[in-house]
Amino acid sequence: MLKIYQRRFKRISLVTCCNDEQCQVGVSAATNVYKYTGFEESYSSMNIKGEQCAVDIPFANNIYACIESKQEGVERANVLMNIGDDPCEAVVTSFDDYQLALKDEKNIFQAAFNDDEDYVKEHDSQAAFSDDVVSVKTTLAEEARSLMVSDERCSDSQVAFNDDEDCVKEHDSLAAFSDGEESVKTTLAEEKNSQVDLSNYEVFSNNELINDCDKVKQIINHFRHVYNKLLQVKSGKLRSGLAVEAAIILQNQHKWIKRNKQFGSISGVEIGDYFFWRAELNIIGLHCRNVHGIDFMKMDGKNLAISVVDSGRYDNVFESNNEEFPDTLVYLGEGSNPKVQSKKSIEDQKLKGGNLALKNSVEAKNPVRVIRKIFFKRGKVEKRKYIYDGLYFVDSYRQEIASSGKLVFKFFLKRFPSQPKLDWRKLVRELDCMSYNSEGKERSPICVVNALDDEKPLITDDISQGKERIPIRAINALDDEKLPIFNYVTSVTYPESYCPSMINDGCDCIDGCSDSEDCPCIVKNGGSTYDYEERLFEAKPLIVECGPSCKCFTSCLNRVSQRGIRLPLEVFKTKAKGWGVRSRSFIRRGCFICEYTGEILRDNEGEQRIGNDEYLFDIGVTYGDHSLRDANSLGSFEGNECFTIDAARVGNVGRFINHSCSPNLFPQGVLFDHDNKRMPHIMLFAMEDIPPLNELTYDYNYEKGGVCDANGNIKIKHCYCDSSDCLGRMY
Ligand SMILES: C[S@@+](CC[C@H](N)C(=O)[O-])C[C@H]1O[C@@H](n2cnc3c(N)ncnc32)[C@H](O)[C@@H]1O
Repeated sequence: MLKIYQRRFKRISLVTCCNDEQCQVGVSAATNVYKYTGFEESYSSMNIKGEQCAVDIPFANNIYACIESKQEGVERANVLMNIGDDPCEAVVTSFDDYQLALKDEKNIFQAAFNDDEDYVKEHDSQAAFSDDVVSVKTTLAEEARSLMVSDERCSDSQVAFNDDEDCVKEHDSLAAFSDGEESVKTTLAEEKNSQVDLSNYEVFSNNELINDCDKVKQIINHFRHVYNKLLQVKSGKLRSGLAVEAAIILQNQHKWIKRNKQFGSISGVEIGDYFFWRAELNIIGLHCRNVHGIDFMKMDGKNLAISVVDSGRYDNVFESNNEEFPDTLVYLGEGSNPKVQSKKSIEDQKLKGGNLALKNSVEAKNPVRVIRKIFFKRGKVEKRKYIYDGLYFVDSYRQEIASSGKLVFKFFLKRFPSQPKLDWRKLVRELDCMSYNSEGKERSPICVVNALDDEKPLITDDISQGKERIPIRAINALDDEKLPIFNYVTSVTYPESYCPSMINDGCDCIDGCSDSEDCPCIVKNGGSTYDYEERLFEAKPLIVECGPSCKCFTSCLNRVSQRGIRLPLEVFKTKAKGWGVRSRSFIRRGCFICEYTGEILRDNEGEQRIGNDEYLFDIGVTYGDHSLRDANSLGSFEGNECFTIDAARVGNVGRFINHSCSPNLFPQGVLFDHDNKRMPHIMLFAMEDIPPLNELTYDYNYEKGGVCDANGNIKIKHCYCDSSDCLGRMY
């Protein structure tokens, strides 16, 4: 059966009927269908009138694509797919009106590509079209199949259809451009050519060097600028459509922050940051799905939830009645929502897609970002904003009969304790007074620093005074003590008379040094050391990272620890151990935390500082589970001397990390800028997953009874680590 549905639309593209299996969406005048696989995710895109566009149709599965070349004088790309489980008919029409019409047996639903979701009707499907930009989005629905289209120009042929679940990639992001690969290369080339040391920064547009916070702010401001321009020239258009169009324009300009999906907080985004459009969450990687409320990624073969948006479309509830975890979000599963669907098509919710991911997260207890859409009034006009509310974990779930008479899932998410709290009433008041043109990403004074610490918390917002790529703040909620004075350095200083020799045999790799057979540095480590999320696979006697004599880029995978701190670390006053360190974001096992910097001293010099030994780190020959002697194929031993790092006068945040008999970090020796393995850099890594605001500790590894005072008397220092394995004394 072929139906043509003409009302409202200036132009009719291909319209075909589907039975239970398939429907067909035609995008006329599309040429050059590509699949872009340069990123971890795979996207398809096509050209319409010579312009690129992404393809994204949520809830579509079994997606095929084909080109019927020069049919009736028009090059045409047809996208074949299932939409949901229902028989439906999808019609993509009107490049001018941002419309996607969907039809089920009786009703015709019309869905605009809409950021605010109010206009998105049946099936969550959406399409954006304009004369020059077309975006038909292809989402990974629960069992979506990947749209596999040839890298090359396609002609006359049905292009690959991938039925393999493993190859299914996330499609809900707008990112989808065939020349993306080229852009990455350009960036890398620019980075390579740059004379500036890029190790503390990422290269952003036009070679600007900015940290993550500024980068997010800049990208949001740029987005709003583009949006405002569009608003001026296309004032008749739906504002939500313009937001999507603005996002697509930024994408074409390669301005999106390209991140792999990740657990935990997003570098550069803080609790209390607010956003005007869903597309903004998308372009900074906070929530990568544009319509679906649940975003997820695969971990050890299972999809786990990484972020949820409470957009007010479902009957989600925030509760605050649990003492241990005062904030609980009761989040309804996705699908079959009577608020946006006709009663007839309401079914029991299915345990798949986002619902399955949330269920899997109950067991994994992984952090899930929660973004809340809040509604407020400015005059008589109702406004809404998206606020980043912090990290939760999925505590439990159950199935219930909803008022629709159908089964729904209820997921109980609990907020990780001690995160900065939001004062929602104050927030709404503040937002009331803010104009759209205010700077992107506002936070203070909305965000109360910490529920427990809101009396007199903040001592400084950056103890590194801009030397780290991310600010490290210090808070004291216990008393009036200020931080001790020391000189903040991001790398160790060597003894005056001593200059370690440089590693000369660097690698020539240009591919990120991921190939263990080709990269001599990786070979020295006996294989790759870090995974693609920059996490250390395991502790080793010694690790050789690529260094100044290597030809690879500073972004190479074998340079993780030398790139510096990326986590929002925070120095805080502990009850019994002086100052300590924690992270405001969730830390995955194997993540790099920080280097232990300070003055490198010969052991005998260190010994002379007895009495002032609080901040000595004895590099020695043994640390962690390994002995440097295991590493005799690496680097050179120069003499028999041992070295100590003294962080009393100069150091970094590492000097505040306390000891624990049951630690969550471990020190790892790393060589990259010299090859003397008697004084490797001491890099601290996470031994396990660490929830936000848990104190970070490592085992100082003192020999009990082995520390003496200047008179040779054995010293005893009590340990207050509070762990069940505590030995009661540090030495
Ligand atoms: C490298 S500093 C750590 C930062 C230190 N808490 C501060 O306030 O600067 C090491 C000192 O912290 C204290 N400390 C660290 N861990 C401790 C523990 N588990 N129990 C008691 N004191 C501890 C001891 O005074 C130790 O000499």
